[in-house]
Amino acid sequence: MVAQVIDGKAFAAKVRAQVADQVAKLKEENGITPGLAVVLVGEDPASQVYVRSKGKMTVEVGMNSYEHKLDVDTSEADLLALIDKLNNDPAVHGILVQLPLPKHLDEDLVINSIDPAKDVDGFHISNVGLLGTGQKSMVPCTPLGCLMMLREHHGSLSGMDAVVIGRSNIVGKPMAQLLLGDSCTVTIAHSRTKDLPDVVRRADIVVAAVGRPEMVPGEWIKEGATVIDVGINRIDAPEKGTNEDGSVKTRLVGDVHYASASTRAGAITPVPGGVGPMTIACLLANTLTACSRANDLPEPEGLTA
Ligand SMILES: Nc1nc(=O)c2c([nH]1)NC[C@@H]1CN(c3ccc(C(=O)N[C@@H](CCC(=O)O)C(=O)O)cc3)C=[N+]21
Repeated sequence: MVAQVIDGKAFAAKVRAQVADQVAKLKEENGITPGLAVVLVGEDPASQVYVRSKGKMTVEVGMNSYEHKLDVDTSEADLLALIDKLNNDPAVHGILVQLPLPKHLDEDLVINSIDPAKDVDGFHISNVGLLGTGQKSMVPCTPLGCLMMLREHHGSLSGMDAVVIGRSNIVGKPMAQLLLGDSCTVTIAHSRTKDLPDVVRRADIVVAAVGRPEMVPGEWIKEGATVIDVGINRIDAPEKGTNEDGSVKTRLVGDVHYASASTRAGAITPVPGGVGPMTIACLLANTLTACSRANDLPEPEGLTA
C-alpha cells in the first residue's frame, strides 16, 4: 500500500482562509479586530524564525500582531508585569509566550499568570482542566491541528484504536484527551513503555510526538493506519554537501521514518508540510475564538474542537 499524503500545508492555508473570512466579518459587522501578542524572551534563532512567520500570518488574516522581544536575562518580575499589562489590554485577545523560556524563569508560573481566556496555547492549568473534563476551553494548537486533519480524513474517529507516542503537556497529553473526546480507545506510550512496537502495531491512528528523529520505523505501522508525525527534527544531511562555512548541510525529518512508513500506512503527514503549518493556523483560529468569546459572539464555525 502506498499512503495518501495528508497535505498539512494546503489544509493550513484553507484554515487560515476561513479565519480571514471570519475576521473580515468581525471587523465589518462589529468593528472588532482580533489581536495576538507574542512574547519572545532571548534570541534563539529557531524561535526567532518561528515568531516572525507567526507575525506575518497573523497580519495576513487581518489581525493585529503585537511582538514583544525581551532580553535573555529579563527578570521574572518584568515578564510577569508585561503579561499583566497584556491581560488587561482590551486590544489583545490572545497571548503566546514562546517556549522554552530561559532557565531562570519558572515556566509554569509564567504560563499560569496568563488570563486563561487569552491563553491561545491552551497551556494554563485552567484550560488543561477544562479540556480534561470536556468543558469549553482553549485547546493547544498542535493537537488541535492534528485532530482537524484526522477528522477531515476519517469523518468519525469513533471506536478507533489510537496510540500517542509521547506524554508532553504540550502535545501528548492534550492529544490523548482530544482523541478520547472523539471516542477513540487511547493509549499513551512513552520511553518506558514495554514493547512499543507491539503497541504501535495495534493502532489505527499513530500520533508520534517524542522529538527523536525517525524513531518509528515503517515495520511497526499496521497496514492502512493513519500516521500523524508531530516531530520536527533537524539532522545532518551530508548527501546534500556542505555550506559555505564548511559545516554540513541539514534537513528536517519527523519522528517517523517516512519512506518505510509510507509503504504501509493508509495516510501519513509529511515533515515539513504536515503538522507544523497546522499549528500556526490553529493559533490564529484560537485567537479568533478568544476574540469571539471576549465579545459574547458565537464561536467561529469549524475552527474549535
Ligand atoms: N508557546 C509556544 N507555542 C508553540 O506553539 C511553540 C512554542 N511555544 N515554541 C516553539 C514551538 C515550535 N512550533 C512550530 C510551529 C510550526 C512549525 C512549522 O510550521 N514548521 C514547518 C517547517 C519550518 C522549517 O522549514 O523550518 C513545517 O513543519 O512544515 C514549526 C514549529 C511551535 N511552537
